[in-house]
Amino acid sequence: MVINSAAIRWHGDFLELLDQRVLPAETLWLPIHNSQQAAQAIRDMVVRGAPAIGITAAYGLALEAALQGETASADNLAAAITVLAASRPTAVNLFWALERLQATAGTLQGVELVNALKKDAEAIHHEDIAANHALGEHGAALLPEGATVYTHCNTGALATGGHGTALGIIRTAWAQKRLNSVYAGETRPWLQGSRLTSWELANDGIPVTLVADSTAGQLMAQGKVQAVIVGADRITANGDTANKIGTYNLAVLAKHHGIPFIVAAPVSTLDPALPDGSHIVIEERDGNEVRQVQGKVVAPSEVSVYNPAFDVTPGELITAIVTERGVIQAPNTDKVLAHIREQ
Ligand SMILES: CSC[C@@H](O)[C@@H](O)C(=O)COP(=O)(O)O
Repeated sequence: MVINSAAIRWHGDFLELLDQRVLPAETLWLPIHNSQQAAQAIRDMVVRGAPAIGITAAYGLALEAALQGETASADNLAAAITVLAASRPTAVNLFWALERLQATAGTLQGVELVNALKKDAEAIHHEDIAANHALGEHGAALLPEGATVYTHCNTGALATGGHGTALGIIRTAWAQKRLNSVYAGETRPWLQGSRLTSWELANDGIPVTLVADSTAGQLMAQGKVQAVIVGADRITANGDTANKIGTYNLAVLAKHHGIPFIVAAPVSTLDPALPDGSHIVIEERDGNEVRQVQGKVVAPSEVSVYNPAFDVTPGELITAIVTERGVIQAPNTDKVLAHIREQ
């Protein structure tokens, strides 16, 4: 089966990833033939965004099984799973996808195992697209008519199977004529907001204004934002949410200004195994991402840098978590666990 989405093209016997490091200046598709290449692409952020990372890992493992052919077995895939699991630590979708494929593999062997893993990876891809459309509907209903919203990082078709999470809500609200416009924070240091979100929204004809991250407080103080909508990399049992660095700042600002702070994510991003955000492993990335902007030096090469890729927003600052199953208002442990148990 061939599945084409904005950043992930599955051809049945190999994968192509749209290189998000060079967007929007260049459109470059990189071929992926095995789990090592998939892990490298995730680590280097050729592909990024929690759901897209999970989908890529699933295809990477299926490709590895295909290379093993007759000898494919759960045991023989263990090393590939270890390599994929070590690619990035924070987005739970990566581990969720690998565990799901491991369960699918079970005691199957050879061609039967290969076919089962390919089918499951394709199902993960399709299910993510459907989840985004469903959560888009639930989330759009939360927005006041004619709202202008603020979003952070990139949570669109590039970060998911398609449509997007926070950007999925924005797309659906725009289609329903509920949305006035979007402020996109540029999202230093990797610039997902300026390079990816403003590009996706502009391509869709959705009015977007790009701002430096430090502009958010001024916008809220001026009454120019009616909701903040962001995605998530991992949501713990009590609703604490790891997302792109700077998300926590926005939640504090939104609380101060009485603006709804909405987190959008598929159920695969919920991690009931962790009681709260203090248990989330936060990835730290190379200091040169801060010392340089797209290869241009903007700081002394020897200056010390702290570059966490994510922060944790306490659940108590979150107005609502939106998934494909509906809305968790004022999340807490009882509500999140009940939501996960719902089918
Ligand atoms: C639908 S994507 C949700 C999150 O993964 C997104 O908000 C985010 O923080 C992405 O971080 P990134 O470092 O670009 O992978």
